[in-house]
Amino acid sequence: MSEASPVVLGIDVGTQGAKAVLYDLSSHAVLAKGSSSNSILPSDVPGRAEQHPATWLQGVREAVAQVLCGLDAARVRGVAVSGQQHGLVVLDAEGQVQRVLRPAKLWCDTESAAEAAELSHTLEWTLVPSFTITKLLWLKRHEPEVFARVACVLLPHDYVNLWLTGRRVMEFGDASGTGFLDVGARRWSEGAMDAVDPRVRAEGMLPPLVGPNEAIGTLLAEVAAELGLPGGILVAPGSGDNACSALGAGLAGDGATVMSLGTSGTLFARSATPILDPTGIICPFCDATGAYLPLLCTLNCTRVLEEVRESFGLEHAELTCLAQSEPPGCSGVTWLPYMIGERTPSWPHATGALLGLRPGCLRPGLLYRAAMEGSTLSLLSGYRRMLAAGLSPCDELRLVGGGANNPLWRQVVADAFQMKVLLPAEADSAALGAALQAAAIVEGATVAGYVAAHPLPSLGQVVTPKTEHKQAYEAALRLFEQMGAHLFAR
Ligand SMILES: Nc1ncnc2c1ncn2[C@@H]1O[C@H](COP(=O)(O)OP(=O)(O)O)[C@@H](O)[C@H]1O
Ligand SMILES: O=P(O)(O)OC[C@H](O)CO
Repeated sequence: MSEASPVVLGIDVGTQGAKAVLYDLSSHAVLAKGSSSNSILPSDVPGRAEQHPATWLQGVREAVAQVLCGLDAARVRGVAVSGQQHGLVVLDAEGQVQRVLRPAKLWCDTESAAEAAELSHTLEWTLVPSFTITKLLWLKRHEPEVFARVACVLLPHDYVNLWLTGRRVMEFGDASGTGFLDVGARRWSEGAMDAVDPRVRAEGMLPPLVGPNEAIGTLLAEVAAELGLPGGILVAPGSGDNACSALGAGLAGDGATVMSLGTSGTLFARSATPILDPTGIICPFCDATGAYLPLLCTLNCTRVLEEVRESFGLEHAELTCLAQSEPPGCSGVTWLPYMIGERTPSWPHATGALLGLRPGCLRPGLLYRAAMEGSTLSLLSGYRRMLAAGLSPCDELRLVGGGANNPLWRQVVADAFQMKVLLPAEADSAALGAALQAAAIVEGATVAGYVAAHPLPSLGQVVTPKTEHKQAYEAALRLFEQMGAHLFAR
């Protein structure tokens, strides 16, 4: 790598914080990483999960300042942003970044459960409250005075793009998580817009759609100065974090399946054709290369373990050490992890539940392991539903997201799924995926062409499943599914 080699910046605006990576266009390596943390606004309202968009911009400033530390910023040629999907950002007719009409309702906000049920009936496919369309209808019903002022609807990463470039656009990967996109035709669905309100279509509330291979604009001088970046560099369209993660985990180049253990739990594979599942278990997403990304998402993943960490005041490493000595299946202790309701299965009103408690079992290690197993079984149950809905089975998983840092969790996933678990060299796959998209655009290539020409470094560690644990996890899954259905299926 030469000292002066050009680099691009990939930024991921997640629920629990922003991450930035610098990717070297000559060596094709990640040169530096930065991060910042964020949290959901405290609220007593059941189901509410909101963040103020200004906190995303602050998170980007902090993560970028870290990643640029010691670097000649003149080397940065382009930037792309990945973001948590689905969140509803509403702007008025002036459309300025500073004039957000209310805090953003996030992907994990389930207040729009009634609107989701109503829209599912009208549009004849199962929409969960995560989808942006349900949140806009909720806004119309519950805050009509705010809805009356809405002129533009954006997703979290579109909002950051607006700040960077002054342009309001949406790209297909993230747009496919709104519920407003006709995924097969790749255009806004008139039926979906009209199901919320005639104004959505008549007033053009949804921004123009863009593909993955063209820059959406250039970095505005005043924002460049704030971030310490050169003004005028290219800004790529970015995408939803799952679509970017697919790029950063090397999915565009092969037929792998990725599981992400982040605030959300997700499982996805790339597909050349759209998979439209009326049951709603498989989300009909577009990817960030012009193809498709059938995806399963659970609302409760790493935050369930965080509950244990915060309750006992211990670190992940300490809890992991204690949990190692607890048996697979946790001696019958089952944690239904639905702390904030759930989207797969669609149980927005479910709660967390701990079952099978015996005297003396409220040990931090056992509870931590039960949280880890519960979040994993929730994904395994969803994976089996995906297979039943027509997805091809896979025989290994590529594991990314914050939870992939945990060696015990990797083994639990391998054992519960009875599959080999592979760790990509870069766990912050969404930020890396954004950087790869920016690299393609700076080099004048298509995203698919660029990632095919520059494969990611070979995978890191491989975790093999222990066949002796298969029965314990199958029994735990049966109990998990029976208890969940008994308590929450309506
Ligand atoms: N060693 C670990 N064991 C378990 N969970 C971890 C570990 N390291 C990080 N995490 C979890 O990963 C979360 C961050 O995951 P990430 O994929 O970055 O989330 P997001 O993009 O949703 O913000 C942290 O908040 C933490 O809960
Ligand atoms: O905060 P994350 O990274 O779990 O993102 C949320 C996802 O976009 C939900 O699909």
